[in-house]
Amino acid sequence: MTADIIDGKAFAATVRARVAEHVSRLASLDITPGLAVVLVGEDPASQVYVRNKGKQTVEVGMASFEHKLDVNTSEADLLALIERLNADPAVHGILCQLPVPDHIDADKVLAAIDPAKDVDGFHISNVGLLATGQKAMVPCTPLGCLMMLRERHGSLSGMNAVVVGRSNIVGKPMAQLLLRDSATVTIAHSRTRDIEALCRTADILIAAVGRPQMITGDWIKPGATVIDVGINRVPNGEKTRLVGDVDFASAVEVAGAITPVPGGVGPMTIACLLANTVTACCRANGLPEPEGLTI
Ligand SMILES: Nc1nc(=O)c2c([nH]1)NC[C@@H]1CN(c3ccc(C(=O)N[C@@H](CCC(=O)O)C(=O)O)cc3)C=[N+]21
Repeated sequence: MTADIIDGKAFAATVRARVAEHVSRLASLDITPGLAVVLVGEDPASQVYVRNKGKQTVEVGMASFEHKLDVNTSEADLLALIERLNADPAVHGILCQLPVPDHIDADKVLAAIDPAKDVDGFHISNVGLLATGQKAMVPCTPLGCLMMLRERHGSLSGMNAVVVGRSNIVGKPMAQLLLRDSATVTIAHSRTRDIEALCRTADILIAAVGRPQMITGDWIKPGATVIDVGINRVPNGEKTRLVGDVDFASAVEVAGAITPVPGGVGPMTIACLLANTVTACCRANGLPEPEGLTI
């Protein structure tokens, strides 16, 4: 039996439709949610992301402010821009694309963003709020993954979840969200012993390591739900193609459900960024939490 394919692209479209409804409701109050994206230099993954995001921000009726800075921009100039965006009442969400060039301290940049406008959920205030179960801005990729898991399973209570990858942007916040939904959570990484056997215990397997096609079908428990966060561009003849951290061809024969790459987690990440911007805008204006966009 082959796995159900979880259509992240279609799910993302329904999330964006919900976002658009909230945006038009806000318009009747003369409020337009605004998202500022800052890109320093020319990281290829970030460029893909910015291209898709800019288009979708405008499509749902929000204001998009793009700041593309030269790769040699100083840390001080970047921090000054963030201060201006923090103070700008038209900007409800601020995202600084990662990675930033080596001469800039990413932690300093993330700390400079007003936590209320931190739609990436990377500021330590939001990290701490999430970890202690309080109202936070939740990182977009884990939020999108959680939405897909809840849609498939309803409750995640008591399920074994293995998160492969311990990054601050995906692995750790993903584990927090799964724990909050009462899953039994293990974080695996490059030093984990017998990682294959551990993965085979997972009812929910999250692949977020950034290694193309590392996780093969024999790592997967039959019937498990596999969420592939990897977005890796690999050579394909003369051109390139996108592959995940999961070897899709072998995994699809074993899993119960699996997200494809492209068309899985990626589109949900962008939809959740738009959702977080509406959430930040509602909170800034003292309005109730937007239904269906927060967790
Ligand atoms: N502060 C920050 N936050 C981020 O969330 C962030 C970042 N920096 N830096 C770069 C990475 C990369 N990233 C992607 C999101 C969606 C797609 C996406 O929509 N991918 C499509 C395919 C796009 C294509 O066809 O090339 C898909 O998977 O279907 C890709 C890449 C977010 N990132």
